[in-house]
Amino acid sequence: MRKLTAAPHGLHGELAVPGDKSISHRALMLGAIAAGATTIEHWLAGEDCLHTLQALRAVGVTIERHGTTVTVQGQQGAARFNAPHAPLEMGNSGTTTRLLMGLLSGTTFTSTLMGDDSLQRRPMERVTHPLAELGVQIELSSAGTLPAQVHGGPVHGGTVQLEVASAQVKSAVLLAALNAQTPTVVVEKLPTRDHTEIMLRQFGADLTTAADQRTITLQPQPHLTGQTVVVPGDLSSAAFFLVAATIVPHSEVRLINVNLNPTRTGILRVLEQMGADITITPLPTTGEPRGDVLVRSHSLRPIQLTAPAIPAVIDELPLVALLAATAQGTSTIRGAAELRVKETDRIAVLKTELTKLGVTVTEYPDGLAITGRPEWQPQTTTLDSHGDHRIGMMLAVAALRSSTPLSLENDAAVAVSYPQFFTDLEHLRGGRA
Ligand SMILES: O=C(O)C1=C[C@@H](OP(=O)(O)O)[C@@H](O)[C@H](O)C1
Ligand SMILES: C=C(OP(=O)(O)O)C(=O)O
Repeated sequence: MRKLTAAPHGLHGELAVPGDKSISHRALMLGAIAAGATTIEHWLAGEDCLHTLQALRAVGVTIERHGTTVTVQGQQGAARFNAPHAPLEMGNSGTTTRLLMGLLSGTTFTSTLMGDDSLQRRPMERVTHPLAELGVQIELSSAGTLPAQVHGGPVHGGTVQLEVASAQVKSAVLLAALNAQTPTVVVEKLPTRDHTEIMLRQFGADLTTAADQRTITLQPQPHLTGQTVVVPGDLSSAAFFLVAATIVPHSEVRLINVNLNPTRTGILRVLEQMGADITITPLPTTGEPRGDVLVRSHSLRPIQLTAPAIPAVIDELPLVALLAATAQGTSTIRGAAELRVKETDRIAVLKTELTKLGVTVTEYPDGLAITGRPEWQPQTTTLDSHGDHRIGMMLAVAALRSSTPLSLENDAAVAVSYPQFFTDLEHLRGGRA
C-alpha cells in the first residue's frame, strides 16, 4: 500500500525516462542471434525485460549487465542455443512470451514457457496459429494459454495474414521466419509498432515495408551482425508525466530524449487534439526517431477515438481515460477490445477505478465513454492497481489532483515497466506537497 499525495503547486522540471520497453526486449533477442557482441545502452531494467534477459541466459546466451548497459554475446542463430534445464519463466510479460515463441522455434529443442497468474490467462493462439502456418509447432493449455511447449524445428516461408492488430504477433512471425528457406510476407490488419522491423534492418536483415505500412516482406537466413543499440526513453513511461503536467494546474515539464516513432505517438496526437499545450522538438538520429517534449497545463476538450487510432496509443488508453475525466464533455474510446486481454481487463478495471474516483463512465465491449468536468477531483480514499502497472501509475497521476490523501493498493506492479516511477514523480513534484 502506498500513500499518494497531491501536487497543488504543479509538476516542474526536466526528466529523462528509462529506456523503451519494446526496444529493450528486441535488442536482447536480436543480439542473442546475431554474430558478435551487441551493446545496449539505456536498456530498461524493469521486471518484464529482466524476464527476457533471464530466459536468454537460460538457453545459454552470455549476457552481462551493469545497470542500464548490457552486453550480449551473439550465438549466430537460435540453432546454437542450449536446451534449458527448467521451464522458462515469463513473469508478467506478454512481449517476452510471444516474441520468444517465434525466436525459440529456431532452436533444436523443446522449451516450456510459464507465466504469472495474469499472463497465464492471456490468449496465445493469436501467436501459435500464424506460427503454425510457417510449420512451427507449439502446444498450449486447452484454454489456449500458457504453459506453452515450443518445439524447435524446420520453418518454411509463406504469406501470413494476421487476424489481430498486434506487434507482438507480427514480431513472433518475423523472428520465426528468419530461419525459413523462402521469403515470408506478413500482412497486418492495421499498422502496429515497427521496432522489430527497424532493428532487424539495423542488424543487417533484408526487410521491406510496403507503402500501405502493413505488408512486410522478409528475406530468409540473413547474416545478422551485433550492433550498438542506444535505447530511446519510453514514450509510454513519459506519457504519465505528459498527462500529469497537462491536468495538474501550474505545471511545466520537459521530457527529454523520448522515442517519437510515429507508430507509438498516438498519445501526442490525442493531447494535441484535446487542446493540450505541448511542443515537440525532434533530435537528429538514425533509426528510431527521438526528441524532447515540453508540456504545460491546459484545459481540454473531449476526444472520440476509433479502431484505426488505437494501436499507436494502446498502452496509453488508461491515460486517455484520465484526460477525458478533466475535459468538458463526453469522450469515447471504441475499437479497443484488445484492452480486455492486457495485464488486466483494462476496460473493466478502468470502469471500477474511475467510478471510485467520481468519474461518469459507460463500459462497452470494445471501449468506454467518459464524461469529464474541468473541475474534477478524486472522490475516494483507496485505489487499486489490480496488479497492473499501467493502471497503478495512471491512478497515481489522478491522485495529484486530490485535495485529500489517497492510498494505492498493489503499487509494486509499477516495477514491471517503470521501477523508479515514484522517485521520478517525486523529482517533478520537487518535494513540494
Ligand atoms: O510489441 C510490443 O513490444 C508490444 C505490443 C503491444 O501489445 P500487442 O502486440 O498485444 O498489441 C503493447 O501493448 C505491449 O505493451 C508491447
Ligand atoms: C500490455 C503490456 O505489456 P505486455 O503485453 O508485454 O505484458 C503493457 O506494457 O502495457
